[in-house]
Amino acid sequence: MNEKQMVGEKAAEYIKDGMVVGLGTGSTAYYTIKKLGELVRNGLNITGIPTSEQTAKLAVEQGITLVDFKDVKQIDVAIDGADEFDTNLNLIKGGGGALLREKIIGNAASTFIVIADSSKGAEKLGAFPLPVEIVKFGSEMTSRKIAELGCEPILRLNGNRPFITDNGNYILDCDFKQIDSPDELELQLNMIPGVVENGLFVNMAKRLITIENGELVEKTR
Ligand SMILES: O=C(CO)[C@H](O)[C@H](O)COP(=O)(O)O
Repeated sequence: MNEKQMVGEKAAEYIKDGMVVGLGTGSTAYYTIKKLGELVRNGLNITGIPTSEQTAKLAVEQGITLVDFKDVKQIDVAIDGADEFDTNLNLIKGGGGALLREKIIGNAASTFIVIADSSKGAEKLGAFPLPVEIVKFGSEMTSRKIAELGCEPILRLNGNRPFITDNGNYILDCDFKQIDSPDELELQLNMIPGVVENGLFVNMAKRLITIENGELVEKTR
């Protein structure tokens, strides 16, 4: 079993009957959703809220009932992957372009569980270029304003066209090299008009499931 499968399936153990579950996006969350599908087919009763169109499709294929977000008052647990995590369980997310919905759902959940293979750990965040979702209007100006914070934003492409998020926006990948104050940078970025959201998830993860020396490890905050 590969590391993504190990952590993804482990997270499914936290899901109990009757829960409303935030379903993450990416190749690690894939294994959680597959496992939850198996459990649902064996009688587990849950409803899911997907963080992307891609996840919605996978969840439906797996037989997981989805609920309309507008009808939801409480998300019990959200489970999602990460592109990087630090020792305080702060994250960089958005490698798959789903960061806005992931942040809304992760933030709304009573418990946000992060699942990440051993390659994702870092002393300080920043080796992974930070995804920032911006509106199309004025995108060049928004990009210049972001650059003033200390990076060279690169417009994410899908082939030779801009990548478009599920929300109809662009993504700028911003290589800050090393992020000393993720909480400050998160706020500074979101203060720039045109920025919709950025991929810094600060103080959100309650539990991390990862791998150390080939073994499952869990850390809580
Ligand atoms: O933030 C994400 C998508 O927007 C993913 O959780 C992140 O990119 C990790 O993906 P993977 O599990 O495929 O490594």
